[in-house]
Amino acid sequence: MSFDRKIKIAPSILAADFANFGAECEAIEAQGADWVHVDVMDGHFVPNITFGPATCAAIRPHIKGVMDVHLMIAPVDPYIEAFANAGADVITAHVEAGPHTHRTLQAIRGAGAKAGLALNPGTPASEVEYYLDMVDLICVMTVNPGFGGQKFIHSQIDKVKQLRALIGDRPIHIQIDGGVDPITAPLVAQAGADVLVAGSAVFKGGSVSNPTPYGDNIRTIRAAAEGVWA
Ligand SMILES: O=C(CO)[C@H](O)[C@H](O)COP(=O)(O)O
Repeated sequence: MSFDRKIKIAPSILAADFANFGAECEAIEAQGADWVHVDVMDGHFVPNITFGPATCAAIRPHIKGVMDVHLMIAPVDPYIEAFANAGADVITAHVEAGPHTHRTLQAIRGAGAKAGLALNPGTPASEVEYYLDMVDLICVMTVNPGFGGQKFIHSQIDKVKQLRALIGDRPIHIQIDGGVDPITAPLVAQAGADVLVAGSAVFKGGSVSNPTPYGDNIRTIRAAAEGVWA
């Protein structure tokens, strides 16, 4: 997985048909998704439960590109190896998930995955300062984690700008997660984000038997984000 700062659209399968994950992953990649974003929730760190490493391993053969696994779980360290073995290319843990973030990031890279660090909306950008040499991606939650389809929290745009300044020239992606659509995508791209997670806005109107809307939605979000760089 090489580093570049081009806009990447990462559909969240939280908005996909849960009975059909393999076909959904194939459909979104065929329709232009850059990464596939996989939301793991434990009913403890966040008030919702999705799935675990067995599901990630089952969908891995259906993803040609990057499998981007977002762990909304606490504790996180005991499960890192299982998600790496399931084929995750990127594993993102929350800075709020436990007291030993440094150890968590070491464990993720040690397991052979790229290391991501997610920040809840109430967590300041400065939290990442001492981890900048240990992360490949910083995920800015633009909703409170746990559910898709929530409203984008505009105060997070300033956090993205602060992170972009902190990161400087380091090869670290800034990912946005929550409420990304053609209206909010240019705001975060302008602020310095390059990986846009979108669930509802990608999957709306489509299905595995009618995947064209997925492609239309991805193209619309990408064009809106890239437009601010034109
Ligand atoms: O992590 C998440 C929620 O915790 C989801 O990835 C995120 O909310 C994306 O869904 P939507 O685009 O529908 O907001």
